[in-house]
Amino acid sequence: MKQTIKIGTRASLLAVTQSTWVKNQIEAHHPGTSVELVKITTKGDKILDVPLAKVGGKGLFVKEIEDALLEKRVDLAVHSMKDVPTDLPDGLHVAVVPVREVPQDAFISVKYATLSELPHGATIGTSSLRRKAQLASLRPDLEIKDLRGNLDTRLRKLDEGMYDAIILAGAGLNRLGMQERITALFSVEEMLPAIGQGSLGIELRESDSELLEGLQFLHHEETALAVAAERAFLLRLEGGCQVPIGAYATVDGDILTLTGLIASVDGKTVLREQASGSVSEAASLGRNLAEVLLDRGGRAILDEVYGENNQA
Ligand SMILES: NCc1[nH]cc(CCC(=O)O)c1CC(=O)O
Repeated sequence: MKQTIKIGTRASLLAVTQSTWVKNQIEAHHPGTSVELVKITTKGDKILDVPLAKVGGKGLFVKEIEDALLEKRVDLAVHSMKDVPTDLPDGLHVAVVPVREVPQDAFISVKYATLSELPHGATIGTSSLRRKAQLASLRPDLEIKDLRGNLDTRLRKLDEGMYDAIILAGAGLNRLGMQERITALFSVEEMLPAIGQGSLGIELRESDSELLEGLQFLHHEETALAVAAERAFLLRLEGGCQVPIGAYATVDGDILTLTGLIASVDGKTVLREQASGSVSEAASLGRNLAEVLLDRGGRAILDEVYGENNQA
């Protein structure tokens, strides 16, 4: 293992916390190696007040970091898998996937214990089309209001009373040590998570086999297989994270079970399918499940969503 390793990271609290966790893991496992964080500002960080669905473009949070990797200014990058596009640049791979945090979305409120306790017409904050669609389906009476910004900004907006409740990924709050802010976790039946939610991915140069070897202790194969199936589903749908789609896979022994969802933004149509198969077929399970949902009406839904984004 090299004596010094540089991790390229976004400057957000969550990104720095995740990268610091990886730094501490590496330094504990490889005495004699020291790890340095290099903060990099991404396009996504500069346009935090614009709904991402309107900005379009995939990988808003990773492009500048990948450039730094390719130019050898940094050696690895720690991403939330959810933010990593399916098409990586030549020469890089996400080859180390640590064990998954909770995949579910969290309901966060100061006054109400669960979604069903929210009074008629209450306001709930999220900018994710996936969350909006599933919320509208569960509670058509609620007023869903956009909510952008880093995690700390979103929590502050809730505390200031701009919303009766907000939705955030449980994993992010847990990683920040803010688990007490989670009022309730949704079940995956109520709210199917985003592709890769709760999972980290470590990206590095394909040529850096020594580093890959040195990071193997962080790899969790079951998480990697589950996320591979979810990402194959995403790839077939050519979706960024700004479309009302979700997927979640679990691995039990040699069997992988994948649930996928495509919904209309208004929540009036929610298409959901599940498939199981051998872990060795993770990618084809994902692709096939996407095909099934496209044929069941998903294609028409996605054509409409992509059409709207292109005009914006
Ligand atoms: N969309 C941004 C994002 N990307 C990763 C996380 C944290 C959770 C995770 O690692 O999946 C979040 C915040 C959120 O969705 O609430």
